[in-house]
Amino acid sequence: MGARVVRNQSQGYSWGRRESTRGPSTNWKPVIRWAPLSDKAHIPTRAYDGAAGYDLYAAQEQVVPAQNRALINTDIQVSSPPGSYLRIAPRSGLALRHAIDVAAGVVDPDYRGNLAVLLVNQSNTDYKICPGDRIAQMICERIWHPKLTKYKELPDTQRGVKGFGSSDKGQDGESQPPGKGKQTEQDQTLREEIKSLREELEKLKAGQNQASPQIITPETASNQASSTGAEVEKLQKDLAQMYGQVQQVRKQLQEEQTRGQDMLVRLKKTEELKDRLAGKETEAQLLAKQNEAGIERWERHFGKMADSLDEASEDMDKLHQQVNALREKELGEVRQAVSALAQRMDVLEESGGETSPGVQAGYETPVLQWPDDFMDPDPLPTNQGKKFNKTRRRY
Ligand SMILES: O=c1ccn([C@H]2C[C@H](O)[C@@H](COP(=O)(O)OP(=O)(O)OP(=O)(O)O)O2)c(=O)[nH]1
Repeated sequence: MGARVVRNQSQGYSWGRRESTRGPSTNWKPVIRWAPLSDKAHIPTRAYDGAAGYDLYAAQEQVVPAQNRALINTDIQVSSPPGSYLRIAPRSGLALRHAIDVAAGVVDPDYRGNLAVLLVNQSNTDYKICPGDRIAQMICERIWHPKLTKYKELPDTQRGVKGFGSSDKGQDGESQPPGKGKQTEQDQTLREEIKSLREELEKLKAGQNQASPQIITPETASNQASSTGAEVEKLQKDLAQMYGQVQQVRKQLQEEQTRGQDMLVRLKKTEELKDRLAGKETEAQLLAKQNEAGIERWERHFGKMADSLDEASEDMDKLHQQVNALREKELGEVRQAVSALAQRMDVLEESGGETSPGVQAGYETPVLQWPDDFMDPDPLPTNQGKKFNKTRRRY
C-alpha cells in the first residue's frame, strides 16, 4: 500500500500515515478540485498540453479603469492537491496588447471563496471585461511549511547586503555602499560632464564631415579645419583630465570601502567579545545562585539542629528540676527528723535526764516546716540550658 490522502478539516486534504516504507504510491495523481458557484462559471482550461497554467474565465462584465485595478470573480471554488497552492498569473497576450497585469494571486489551499482575479490596467485606456473572457491563468505550485528557527545572525556570503542592481557595473554606476553619497554625486556629475563633452565632440566631428558646399576656397576650408581641430584637441585634453579625476575619485572610494570593511570586522569582533563576557556573567550569576541555595540549606539544617538542642536542653532542665525537687524533699525530711531529734536531745540534756514539769507542761518541740525553713540562701543556677534560647529561625 502507498501513501493515503486523508480528509483534514482545517487544511482540506493532507498526507496520511504511510502503511509501507516502499515510497509514495505510483497510483496517486494530484487533482485540483473545482466547483461552480453559478451558471456563469467556466471550467479552467489549458490551451496546450504543455501549458503550465489553466486559463481562468471572467464570470461578470466589468471595466478595469485606466491606470487602476478591478477584482473580477470567476464564480468557481478551487482546492489544490496536498502540498500545493494555486497562483494566479497574468496572461502574456493581455499584458503585451493591453497592459493588463495581475496583482495578488496567492490562493491558499484552504480558501473556499469565489476565486477572484485582481486585474491591473497599466494603460491610459479603460479595458472592458466580458463574461467568458480568459483573464488570467492559474498555476499549481508545490509548497513547503518549514519550521522557522531563529538565529542571532546568519553567516556572511559573497553577496552580503548588496542588491538592487549591485552587479550592474558600468551602467548606472558601480554599486555604492551606504554613506558614500557624496562620492557618488561627484562621480555622477563628472560622468554627465564627460557625456556632454562627448556629445559636443561628436557634433563637431559631424560638422567637420558635412563640410558645407558654400565654403568654397581651400583657404577658408583649411582655416576652419584647423580651428575645429584645435577645439577637438582641447576637448580631448579636458576629457583626459576628467577621466583622471574620475579615477582618483574611484580610488578614494575603494580606500573608504576597505576602511569600512575593516571597521565592520572590528565591530563584529567586539560584539563577539561582548557576547562571551555576557556568557561569563551568566555563569557567575548561576554559581552565586547555587552558593546562595547551598548556604540557605545549611542555615536551615543548623536552625533545625539549634531547635532540637533547645528542646533537649528544656527537657534536661525539667529533669534537673525534678531531680532537685526529689533530692530536696528527701533531704528536707531527713533534716526535719534530725532537727526534731536534736531538739529533743537538747530538752533532755537541759532537764538532766528528767523531764521538767515546766517543760513537760509548756514546751512543745518546734517542728521546722518544708520548704520555707530549708531554703538554700545561695541556690545554684538551674537555667543553664537557656543559653540555647536564642531567637529561632523559621523557614
Ligand atoms: O488574487 C487572489 C488572491 C487571493 N485570493 C483569495 C484566495 C486566498 O486564499 C485569499 C486570501 O489571499 P491572501 O492570503 O493573499 O490575502 P491576505 O490579504 O493575506 O488575506 P487573508 O488575511 O485572508 O489571508 O484570497 C483570490 O481569490 N485571488
